[in-house]
Amino acid sequence: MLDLENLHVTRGNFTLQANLSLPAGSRAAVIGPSGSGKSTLLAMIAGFLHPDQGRVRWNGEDITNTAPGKRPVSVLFQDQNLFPHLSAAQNVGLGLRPDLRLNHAQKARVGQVLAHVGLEGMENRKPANLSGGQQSRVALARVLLRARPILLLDEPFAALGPALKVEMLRLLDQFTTENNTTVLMVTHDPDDARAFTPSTILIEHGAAHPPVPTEPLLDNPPPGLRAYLG
Ligand SMILES: Nc1ncnc2c1ncn2[C@@H]1O[C@H](COP(=O)(O)OP(=O)(O)OP(=O)(O)O)[C@@H](O)[C@H]1O
Repeated sequence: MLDLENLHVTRGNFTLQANLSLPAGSRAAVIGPSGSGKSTLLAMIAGFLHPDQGRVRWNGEDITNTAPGKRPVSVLFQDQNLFPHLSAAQNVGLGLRPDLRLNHAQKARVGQVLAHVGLEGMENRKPANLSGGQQSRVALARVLLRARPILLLDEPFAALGPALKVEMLRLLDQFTTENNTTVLMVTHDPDDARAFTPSTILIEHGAAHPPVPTEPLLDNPPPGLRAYLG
């Protein structure tokens, strides 16, 4: 269980509160208007932002003061965070060891996960020599390899075409089901939420609300969400 207990954070004159729980292995969309605090919520779970008050717990353990790299969390952002001077395999290998001193078995795992996302034979290419969609696959391969219990996705596929996005979501679905990964996915696309995340955390008016079933929420959205969804 991921518990956000009475979290409160301030950024300039913006404040966000969150008091909610997400069962281990479940998935939730994070939906709300631009500037409502979606990335802020993820940053508190990932440990990039420290709350002014409240606790973050994972399976009962208090991780509020745990450094980002030591949390049971991996994050996939839209901008992919690939290092331009490193090959696809090296960018993925960073998910295992930041110093890239991989042993034979770890190198084999990198090759396997790259093949899994359809990049066999492209291991030695640098990001500049990969298409946008292939770069997304490299970034996805890196978070898959880390295989942390919590996966935070901040509009990871917003820049992809529809077919590629469907393919990425399929890979994520398969992987997170196999690994019982707990997933929070920021999305602006109601169709993604309907397809991938049975529950949704709505963020508005400075609060992240407890997850509710996605379909009824989107079928009958409250006024603020209705305006936002258009
Ligand atoms: N470093 C910062 N310093 C001050 N205010 C910030 C900072 N980062 C974000 N904010 C403010 O915090 C609020 C929430 O930002 P956040 O990025 O979490 O929103 P969001 O819902 O992810 O938005 P979007 O959908 O546009 O990406 C915004 O009002 C933003 O201006």
